Amino acid sequence: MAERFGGYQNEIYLHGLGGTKPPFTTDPVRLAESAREVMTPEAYGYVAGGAGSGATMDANRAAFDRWKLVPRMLTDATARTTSATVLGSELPAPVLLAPVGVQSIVHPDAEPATARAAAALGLPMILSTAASHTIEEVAEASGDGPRWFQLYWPSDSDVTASILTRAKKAGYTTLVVTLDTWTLAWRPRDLDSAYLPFLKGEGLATPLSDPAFRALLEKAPEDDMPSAILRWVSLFTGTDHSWNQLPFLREHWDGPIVLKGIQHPDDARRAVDAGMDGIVVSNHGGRQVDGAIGSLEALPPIASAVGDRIEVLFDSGVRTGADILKALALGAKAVLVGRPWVYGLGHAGEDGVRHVLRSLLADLDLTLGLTGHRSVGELGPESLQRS
Ligand SMILES: Cc1cc2nc3c(=O)[nH]c(=O)nc-3n(C[C@H](O)[C@H](O)[C@H](O)COP(=O)(O)O)c2cc1C
Ligand SMILES: O=C(O)C(=O)c1ccccc1
Repeated sequence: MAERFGGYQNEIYLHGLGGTKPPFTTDPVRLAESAREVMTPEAYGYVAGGAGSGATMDANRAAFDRWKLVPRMLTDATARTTSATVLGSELPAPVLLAPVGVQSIVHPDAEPATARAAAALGLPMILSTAASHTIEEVAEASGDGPRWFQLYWPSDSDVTASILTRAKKAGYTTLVVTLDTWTLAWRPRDLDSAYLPFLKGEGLATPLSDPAFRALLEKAPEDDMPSAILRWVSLFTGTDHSWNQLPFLREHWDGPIVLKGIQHPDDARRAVDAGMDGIVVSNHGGRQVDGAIGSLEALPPIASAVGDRIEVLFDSGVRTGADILKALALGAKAVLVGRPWVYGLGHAGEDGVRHVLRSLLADLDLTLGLTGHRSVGELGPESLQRS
């Protein structure tokens, strides 16, 4: 690991001695508040909002609050490491950047900036199908950083195969297939501001540059953008797939395949039976089903249902180092983080993403050590108490 993450705290303190503050807050709650001031109201509403009443977003945080860490002493935790092996890749920490589409609504530098920040820390950025830059552009920005691709599974198989071929060719190794967003949920904030990024022409770089998609259009997108947008929306939304279609993805992808959006142990078992390599226990950050369980509540029963047959990743509501420890202790191999670094992108582009991630990793490293653990592999149910 090029960088000792806990050292980021010292770096900030030492700068503080000279009177220099960090570029913006290191506190996740204040980060969400301050992002409101640097983003347009529509973009902030889109990123920060959730489905319906927002109850699932609240449940995500409440689920973390119900578990507490139990620190252990005199464990010689000075020499410790946050490193982890996730689906065959050795990572400096069990943290990935969740797939987040349409980053151009947050900052003009968008996905390439995020890709550079992630690569500098050695963390995988999971590139969204709904990105504002093409697969090839973001791949180039990733340099030698790990490359994972997220698929929104279109209803047309030629388009799906073409996108997967492009992602493979661009060096993406791991495929994350999002299952919970086959249509967008009831999102009152966006409805009230008549804001859907796709309909504004955002997040279409991959389909608009895709030969199989272009072949479906009567006129080139350059000549009739509204029809191209509607055609993509009709391929992308409103079509749920079924378990028996998963072999199609296996035929078109060589590396590990991970299903994102699993909340029920029976679905986790089906993913194992279907020969998948991993799942992400996720409720999409509370953006899809209102009134759902907190995602962390879903983790223990799923972890015991699948055992070590496939890798279990987790997201929705992860904000602090302690949250990461809790998810790992309850059976996750790694976590995905969404909104926090998106707010960092809004604040300061690439530097902002890096500041948020370094803060989170420093917090993780320090909390790991202060609870008496020398590596993330030592975390288990005995590290926690439910209250
Ligand atoms: C603005 C925004 C856009 C998102 N876009 C995608 C996407 O394109 N694909 C996807 O699988 N998930 C998408 N997600 C969901 C995230 O991958 C992730 O599941 C969620 O943000 C995790 O919750 P958190 O924000 O509480 O960390 C998006 C989330 C946000 C906030
Ligand atoms: O908003 C989302 O949660 C999301 O997943 C998405 C869907 C389409 C385009 C951009 C983001």
